[in-house]
Amino acid sequence: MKPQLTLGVSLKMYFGYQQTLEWSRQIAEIVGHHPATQQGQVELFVFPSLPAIAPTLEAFRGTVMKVGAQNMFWEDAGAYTGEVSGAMLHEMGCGYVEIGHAERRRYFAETDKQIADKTTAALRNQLIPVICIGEAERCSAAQAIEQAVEQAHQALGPAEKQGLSGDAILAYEPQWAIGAKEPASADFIGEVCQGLAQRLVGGASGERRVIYGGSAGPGLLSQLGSRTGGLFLGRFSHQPAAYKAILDEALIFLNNQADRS
Ligand SMILES: O=C[C@H](O)COP(=O)(O)O
Repeated sequence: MKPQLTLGVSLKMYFGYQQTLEWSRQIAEIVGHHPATQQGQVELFVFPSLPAIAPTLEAFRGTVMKVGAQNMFWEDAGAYTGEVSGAMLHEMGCGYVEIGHAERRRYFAETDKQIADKTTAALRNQLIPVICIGEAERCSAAQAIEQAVEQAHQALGPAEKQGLSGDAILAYEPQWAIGAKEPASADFIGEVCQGLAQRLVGGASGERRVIYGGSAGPGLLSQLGSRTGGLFLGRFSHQPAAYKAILDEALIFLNNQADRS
C-alpha cells in the first residue's frame, strides 16, 4: 500500500553514540508494535549521525523505519577526504538522504549548485532525497511558496534534465521556525504545504511528497490534518513518549482518511 503520511526525524548532532543506540532501541520497540505502522500507510525514516548509521540500521531491522544520512557528497568515489558517497550509503542499506538543510547552507556555505549535485547523486544511487526548502525570513505564504518552489526546481532540475527518476521528499522548513520554541502557525504551514503540493507534486517521474519541519512536535499533525504530507521532526522527537504521541496522531489521521474514502 502507498504511504499516506511521512514522518522523518533528523537527530542532527544532538546525541552521542550510545544515546543514539538507546533512542533507536526504544523507538524500534514503539514502531514495531504501533497500529499506525502495521499496514504500510506510514513512511518512517531517521537520520542519525554518520558513525551511528550501521548500528541504527541494525536496531530498526524488521521494522518499517528506514535509515539514512544527514548529508552526502555529490561524487560516488575518489579523493574527497572526509566526505561520504551516496554509493556507500546505498550499499549499507540506507534508503534516504537529507540534502540542503538550512544549517548546511548557513555553517558550510552550501550553494544551490552543490545541493542540486547532491540531489542528482542521491537519485543516481537509488536514495530518496529529502530536500530541505524554505524561506530565511518571515514573509507571506505566497512569498514562501515562490521561494520554496524556486529552491525545489534548483535542486531537482539537473537530475530531471538527466532523466533520473525516483521519489523525492520536499521538506518545507521555514528557516525562522527551525530550533524555535514553536512551529509556524498551522494555517501558514497548511497554506504553504498545499501550495507547494500543487506546484511540485505530479508530472514528475517519481513520487513527490511535501512535509513540514521546524519545531514540529506532538499536536501539530492533528492541527494540520491532510494539509501536509507529514512532518520532519527534530528536537521534539527526542523523547520516545513524544514520538509515540505523534504516531498516535498519525493513526487518528489514517482512520479519518479511511472514513472519508
Ligand atoms: O531537521 C529538522 C528540522 O530542522 C527541525 O528541527 P527542530 O524541530 O529541532 O526545529
